[in-house]
Amino acid sequence: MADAGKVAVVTGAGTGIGRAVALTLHNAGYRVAVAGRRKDPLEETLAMAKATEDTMLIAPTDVADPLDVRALFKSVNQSFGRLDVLFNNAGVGAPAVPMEELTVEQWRKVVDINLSGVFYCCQEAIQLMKSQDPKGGRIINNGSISAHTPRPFTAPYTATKHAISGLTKSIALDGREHNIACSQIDIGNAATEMTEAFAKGVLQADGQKRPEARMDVQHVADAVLFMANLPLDANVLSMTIKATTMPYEGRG
Ligand SMILES: NC(=O)c1ccc[n+]([C@@H]2O[C@H](COP(=O)([O-])OP(=O)(O)OC[C@H]3O[C@@H](n4cnc5c(N)ncnc54)[C@H](O)[C@@H]3O)[C@@H](O)[C@H]2O)c1
Repeated sequence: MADAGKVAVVTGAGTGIGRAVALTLHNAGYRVAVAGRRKDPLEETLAMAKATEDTMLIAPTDVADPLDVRALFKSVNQSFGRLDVLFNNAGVGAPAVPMEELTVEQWRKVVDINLSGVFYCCQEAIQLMKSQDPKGGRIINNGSISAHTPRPFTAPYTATKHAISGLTKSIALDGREHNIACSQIDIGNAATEMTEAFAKGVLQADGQKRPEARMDVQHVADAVLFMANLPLDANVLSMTIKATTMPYEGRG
């Protein structure tokens, strides 16, 4: 087992922002557990990082399953012996349909992954951070610009991202006495599979093509690294990073 380097868990680390953050943290010297539903993309992340099992742990995990999440943090503790940073990133977009047409299953899927999944990961991380020596750590939740400006056809997505703001504030408050910091990053339009699928869905739903301004995921990853490296007593609750022109500003 490697002895050096802070330890981070990144969920949804097989694609998009999660992968970029996992690679960036690893490159900065973190030992990183990459969690996500599918093993193959996680193995690709490990290969891209040129990591070994001493510095990167592949952890297939469904964040919507509390038992899976418990197993994830147990194996992080077994492999790396502590946890310094949790980046709660795994998430899904909403189906691009008017909310009155959403099925209960569609609603529940978004809530189970985007909100309950974050809750399960935070619970396990907090227990580990409270019990380790030295105690404490930082949780960074991936919110969204949707928590500030709603998008068309995103009711469940926007609802979960708003809820994450409340969860973040509660953990930040309750965590203080345990040296646990919690903050949120709200991202607007980075180029990933999720935004491609969303743009296609909205186009199909209302026929309107909107101008898109996209950020490189690396800029998001650099912002997350900055937050991860903040001292635990830094009183930073949230950061917003978005492209210079957002397609939906002024609509909501
Ligand atoms: N791309 C953007 O512009 C943007 C903007 C705001 C917020 N976000 C947030 O960033 C996060 C990452 O999204 P992305 O844009 O990189 O898209 P993405 O689709 O590439 O990444 C989402 C990842 O989460 C994983 N995932 C989904 N369900 C899961 C589950 N049940 N358990 C474990 N992993 C699961 C997926 O496999 C995927 O790897 C999401 O939370 C999203 O809401 C993205």
